[in-house]
Amino acid sequence: MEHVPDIIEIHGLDTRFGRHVVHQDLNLSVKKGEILTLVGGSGSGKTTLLRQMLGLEQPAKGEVRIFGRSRYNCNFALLRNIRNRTGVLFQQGALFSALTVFDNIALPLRELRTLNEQIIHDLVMIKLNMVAIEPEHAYKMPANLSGGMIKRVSLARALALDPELLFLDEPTAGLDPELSESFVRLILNMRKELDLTIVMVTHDVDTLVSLSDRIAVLADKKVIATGTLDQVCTHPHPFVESFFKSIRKNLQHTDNRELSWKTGPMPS
Ligand SMILES: Nc1ncnc2c1ncn2[C@@H]1O[C@H](COP(=O)(O)OP(=O)(O)OP(=O)(O)O)[C@@H](O)[C@H]1O
Repeated sequence: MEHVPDIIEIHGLDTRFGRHVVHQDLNLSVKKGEILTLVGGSGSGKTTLLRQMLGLEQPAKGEVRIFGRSRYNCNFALLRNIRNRTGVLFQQGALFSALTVFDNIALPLRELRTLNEQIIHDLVMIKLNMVAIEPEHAYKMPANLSGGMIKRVSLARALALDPELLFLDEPTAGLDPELSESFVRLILNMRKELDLTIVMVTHDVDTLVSLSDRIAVLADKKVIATGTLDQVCTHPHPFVESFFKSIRKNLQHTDNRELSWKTGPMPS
């Protein structure tokens, strides 16, 4: 079987805020090319873990490795390299309200200080096209965009540097079911086109089911289960039982139907 490398490796991670212990001896790995979804109750430390993977927060103890490099023990050039290979879609989009759509997407490109304005213009337009935003919206301010458009523009900005690794924090939060579905389709297309590895946090079961290759469940300060939806949703833990309630019910129905078919009289 082909060996798929880990893009992210987390070992023995502890996180504390004062006396409040959020993570204790947490371990997790993310494989190249997969979509891994983090789920957990409110306050279980999903966003904090995401921020630690991004290098925005440092754990009290433990190792976070990205692209084979220690996240907290590398020089400036390596940090910049990791940052340029990583994109983030924050929960509320987090566009700069004083910048146009164009300038928001151009920002990470300009920060490289290696591209001229013509190239930046072309790259921004390509990204807008990728997320199905018409060029006429490029010079609008974020305040004049709909919720669905803000998500798309934020995704375009997250993809500006053609990252290999993308973090999605509640990508479909605040979208109605139709917009949410179309945003999920867009993420799946991007993943295929750009060969992305994705780490996502979501409370939305539909988004989780549509996107996840693997799921990691955070509870009791650690990752208590990882695996495919089928493997994880039957894990015996109160959080898993309540979060995956609807899916477990459906599975039970299917099992019962299969069972009655198997044990019942054969159709003549
Ligand atoms: N900077 C901070 N200072 C103090 N406590 C913090 C800080 N950041 C997070 N916490 C605490 O750490 C815990 C985990 O927070 P985090 O936001 O990571 O949880 P979460 O699983 O993402 O929750 P939710 O699903 O509600 O967004 C919470 O109890 C939170 O109050």
